[in-house]
Amino acid sequence: GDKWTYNGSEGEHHWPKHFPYCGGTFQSPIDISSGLLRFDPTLRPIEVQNYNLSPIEQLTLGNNGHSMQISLPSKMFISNLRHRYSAAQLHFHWGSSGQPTGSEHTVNRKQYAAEMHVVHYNSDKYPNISMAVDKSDGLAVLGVLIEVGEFNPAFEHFLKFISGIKYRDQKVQLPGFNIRALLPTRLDEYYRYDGSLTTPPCYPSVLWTIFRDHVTVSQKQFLGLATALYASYPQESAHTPLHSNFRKPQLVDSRVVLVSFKE
Ligand SMILES: NS(=O)(=O)c1c(F)c(F)c(S(=O)(=O)CCO)c(N[C@H]2CCc3ccccc32)c1F
Ligand SMILES: [Zn+2]
Repeated sequence: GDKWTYNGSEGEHHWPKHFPYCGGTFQSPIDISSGLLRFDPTLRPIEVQNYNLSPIEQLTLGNNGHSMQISLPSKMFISNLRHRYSAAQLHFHWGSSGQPTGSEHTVNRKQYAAEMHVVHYNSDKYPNISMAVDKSDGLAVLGVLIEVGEFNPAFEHFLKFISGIKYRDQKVQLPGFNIRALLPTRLDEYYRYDGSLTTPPCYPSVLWTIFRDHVTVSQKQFLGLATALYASYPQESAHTPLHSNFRKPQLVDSRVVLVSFKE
């Protein structure tokens, strides 16, 4: 079932009871610490294709009770990994109005205000993400760290619709826009490791790419993200605010974190 939360009696320490992989190995997120990093000269700049969507294209912005997500057309893909990874959706993890610390991955223990994940599946081998999600070579997720700072015009393409998805399972349509504009300028500098979904069922099926450069949103934009949504259904009397939807860093064990840059 979908009965899991980020705190309380169904919080992350309880996930393994219903979702055994959550208590397993190769879990995400992790703290990306300098001591673990190994430069890998074979790591090429990430190449994304068809990310510049026309406004005629309609996307679905939704509140699934755990995050805010945007559905993405499978014509968008990453072209220079071992297999073609086609886009499925993007979503966010964030802190709360008083706490601009809601990223899942941390860098030398620094937690950023929020984090965006662009989820892709191996479309060479699997027909859709549901068939790929539990396979070891199934998913590739691009992670973007988000700090509070300069206003980010690209985020307005969906933040201006956020009032339409206040409650769980609400969805609105939004015009396509250039998803590339949500990524940092440099796609050649990133961290790379093998990990998992950061939510139940926590399948160890994700090739993680976390860009070194962060993007910024304004304080007002961050508050919009952190305060607009509820995890509860509209008819429920107890309105449960949706915030601080991040899993804590997991054990790295014997994993190596590769980096595409030297210093
Ligand atoms: N941080 S993360 O990238 O590991 C990650 C999430 F954090 C997250 F919340 C979701 S979800 O679908 O919004 C809700 C729970 O699956 C997904 N959804 C993925 C995983 C399963 C699935 C199936 C169909 C479409 C999207 C997804 C996810 F991959
Ligand atoms: Zn995520």
